[in-house]
Amino acid sequence: MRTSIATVCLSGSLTEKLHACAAAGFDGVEIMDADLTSAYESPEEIRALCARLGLSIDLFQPFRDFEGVDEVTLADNLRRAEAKFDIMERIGADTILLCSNVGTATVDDDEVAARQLGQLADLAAARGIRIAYEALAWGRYVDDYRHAWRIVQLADRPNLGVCLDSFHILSRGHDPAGIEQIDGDKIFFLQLADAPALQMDVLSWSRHHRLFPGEGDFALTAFLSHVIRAGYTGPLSLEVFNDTFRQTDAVRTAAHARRSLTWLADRTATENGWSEDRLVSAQAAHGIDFVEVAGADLSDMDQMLAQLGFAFRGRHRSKPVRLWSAGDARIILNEQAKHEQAQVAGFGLVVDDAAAAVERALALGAPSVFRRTYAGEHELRAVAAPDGTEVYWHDQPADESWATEFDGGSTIGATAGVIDHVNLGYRWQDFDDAVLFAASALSLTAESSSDVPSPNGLVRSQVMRTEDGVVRLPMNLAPPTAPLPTRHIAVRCDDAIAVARHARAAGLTFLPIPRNYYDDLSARFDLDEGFLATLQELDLFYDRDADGEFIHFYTPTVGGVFLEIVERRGGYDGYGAVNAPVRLAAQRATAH
Ligand SMILES: O=C(O)c1ccc(O)c(O)c1
Ligand SMILES: [Mg+2]
Repeated sequence: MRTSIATVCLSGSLTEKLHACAAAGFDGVEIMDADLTSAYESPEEIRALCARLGLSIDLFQPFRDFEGVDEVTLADNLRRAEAKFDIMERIGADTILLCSNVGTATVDDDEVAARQLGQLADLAAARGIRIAYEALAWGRYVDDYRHAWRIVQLADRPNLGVCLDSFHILSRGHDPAGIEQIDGDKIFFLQLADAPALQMDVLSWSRHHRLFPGEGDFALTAFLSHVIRAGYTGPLSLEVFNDTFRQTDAVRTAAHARRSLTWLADRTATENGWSEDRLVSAQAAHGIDFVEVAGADLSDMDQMLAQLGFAFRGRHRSKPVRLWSAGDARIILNEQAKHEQAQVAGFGLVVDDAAAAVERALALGAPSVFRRTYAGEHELRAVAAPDGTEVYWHDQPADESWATEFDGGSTIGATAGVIDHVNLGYRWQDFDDAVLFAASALSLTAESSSDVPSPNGLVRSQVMRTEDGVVRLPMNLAPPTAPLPTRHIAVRCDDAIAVARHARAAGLTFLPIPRNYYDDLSARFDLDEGFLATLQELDLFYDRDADGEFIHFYTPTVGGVFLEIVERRGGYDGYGAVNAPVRLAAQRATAH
């Protein structure tokens, strides 16, 4: 697979973009005309830079509003084209993208369009230039790739072909199966973009909301399968117009973009049984092995875990690290931290083959994490997620491997449970990258996202999970002006009320819940009075749906982390999302 990316996907100057594309490992670029126009470097200098960076210039784009015009306009359009061909010769690009006319077309006649495209192609042929004709979803007369292909066939020039862009085809609901009717060598270029399913005008949707493959709702593996079956052998190129990616760090966004292509190619090859572009197979996680909290001084966390009935398992033999557990819920406190504030710094996943999981993550561009191990210690292999969170994989029972390196504690505690979920808050610029990482490197699938009102704005919440729900990572996108995102560890036990009573008796102050919440609860559900009184007395949250019930409560926040104790009754599969606005408001009210 050859990979390419349009410079319009990234922030910065043209040279900054090119450096970022090369650093991310792309083979080539689509250079946006406007990026060149605003650069101080000459086309020759950009050409030399690309050569030095090992980037081919796969496409020069876009040329607009050419065909279906009157003769006077056509003459001027041909003049414009010649001037751009001059630039292409200087920059060393041999293919130009021609978008279907959205503005100046007045003649709705395929014969006319084909004749005019033929004239353009003949001019280009004299310079060794190819023209890739792309139907924009909002083209005046040509807004469907099948229509563009008919015109290209009518014009019948060797250097005139089509450019297929997944956005224009899938946003309009056009059947991509028809791509297989196009000769592979007439597909001159392929642009890939995903997008969320939105009900809005297609131009705004395209210009602001495109996403990298795997991050939206488009069926891109099926789309790409059609293109490859048609015989296309050119680069897979990303063309993603997105308001966030235009602002984020170009080096990081390019790496993020590159990961999306590796993953798309892997899924497409896997679905079709092709051997090329396959990664080592995904490892389904069977559980969360541990969650690690790091910070300079975690004594408040020790106290809170003791109050919740966790067992202190002891100190690590060689590192300033402590282990607490409640049954299979293991929490590591690491005071060898890069930052002062307590934060969820990493987590471990249980898989069948840890080495394969690491290999796959590395192939998806995640850097490996170095963790000092001494003779006789178990080596945990890890990579860093894009935001720096460390992810470990392990294929042996913790209590027979790494957990035996902790001495001086005991396994006996009042509470037994498992890690139900780890809730990860992200800054706006890190969110899409984190979701893609969870899907590709952690092999988790996305539940549909929801918006949770908070006193600081709407929080977008996206749960990434295994099908069976043994691993669940709700990811939250905090509003840009909100305080730094917090993270929390939710421990599931069989009797949340008993844990709450134990913790209360041990002196833990819970997040206080307003009385109004319980008034609303009794209006929503016909609850037993004694049960309602217990919920209120212990500051517990409650939810119920057709499948079961959910009881949960929260500890105060220590630095950037807090704990939640949850009990699932029956088949309840959610997270108490209806309670989240009350919880967020209570946390804001009690924050100092
Ligand atoms: O929005 C546009 O104008 C535009 C330009 C070039 C493209 O390839 C495209 O898909 C859209
Ligand atoms: Mg396009």
